Amino acid sequence: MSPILEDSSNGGLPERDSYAKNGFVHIKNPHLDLLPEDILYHFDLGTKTHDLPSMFGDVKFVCVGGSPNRMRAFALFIHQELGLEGDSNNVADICAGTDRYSMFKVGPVLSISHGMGIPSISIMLHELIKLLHHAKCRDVTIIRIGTSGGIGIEPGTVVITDVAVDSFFRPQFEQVVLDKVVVRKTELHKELAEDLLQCSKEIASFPTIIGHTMCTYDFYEGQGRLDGALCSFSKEEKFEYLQRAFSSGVRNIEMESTVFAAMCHLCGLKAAVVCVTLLNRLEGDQISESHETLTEYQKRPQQLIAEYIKKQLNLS
Ligand SMILES: O=P(O)(O)O[C@H]1O[C@H](CO)[C@@H](O)[C@H]1O
Ligand SMILES: O=c1cc[nH]c(=O)[nH]1
Repeated sequence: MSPILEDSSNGGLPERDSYAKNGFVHIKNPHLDLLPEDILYHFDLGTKTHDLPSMFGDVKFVCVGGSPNRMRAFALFIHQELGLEGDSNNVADICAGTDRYSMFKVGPVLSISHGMGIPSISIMLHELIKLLHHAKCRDVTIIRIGTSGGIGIEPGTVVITDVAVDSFFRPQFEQVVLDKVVVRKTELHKELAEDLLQCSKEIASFPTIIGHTMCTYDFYEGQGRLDGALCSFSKEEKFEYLQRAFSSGVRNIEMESTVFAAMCHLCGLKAAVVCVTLLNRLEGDQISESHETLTEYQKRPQQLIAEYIKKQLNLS
């Protein structure tokens, strides 16, 4: 059995958080100081090859989501919503030199894709947090805008996460570090969640709630689906599990929120998770709504976040 440790996040080394008190991003890795150059390999960016402070120093809002197309569409939408000058068609993928992630910058907003699942978003977040640090960004708010499966709520409902929980409904993320399991808290920013709920009331064009979000390692068996290539449980066991999730406060299921919450919390980023539900898992497993309906659903978190950003910038 591997030892399970509370997170110290510094491996016994002095914490490197000298920027922490001024709204800068905390980087908790003293080894970074020893690097002559930091190569952000999956972004195709680096501290020697790119002037990160001039490229990204004004970033105040970072929005992340699974799909490159969604994050491009979000960047174009924000360009229009903020009334920025220039042709939005010229908004280019900053990570075009690699096909791992896509990144778009429009004014103070950075929009980045993270792929599917904890390992994929975790790699992206390591490099993003270092990028924000190298660029000397201050007072950054980061929001995951995603899709999810709802439990006991109308499809199309937007869920703002108060707590991200694991498959055992625990508010924690377990990271294997060397041969140990390090347990990290999955707190999200309460005030930000409340501010987002308030924005949703002002838009009032789709249902929005605050609830727990369960994060799993798999879309099929891991989320209690009966329609994967493998299924090792009965229909009754599925419903019993989803009912228990509902009773513990879970309102939606996705695949990135625990590591997102844990890493952002440790690094001092104000973070939120806002996901639309594509179906009610108590009514089925397959995502069967039309393409048009699903496209419209995916725009809901974007509309909410655009409203929030405009409010923060005194544009609405
Ligand atoms: O809609 P996005 O942000 O990609 O996220 C959700 O969709 C994917 C599964 O279809 C998972 O990554 C889940 O978290
Ligand atoms: O059911 C769903 C829908 C979207 N994303 C998930 O992770 N699960």
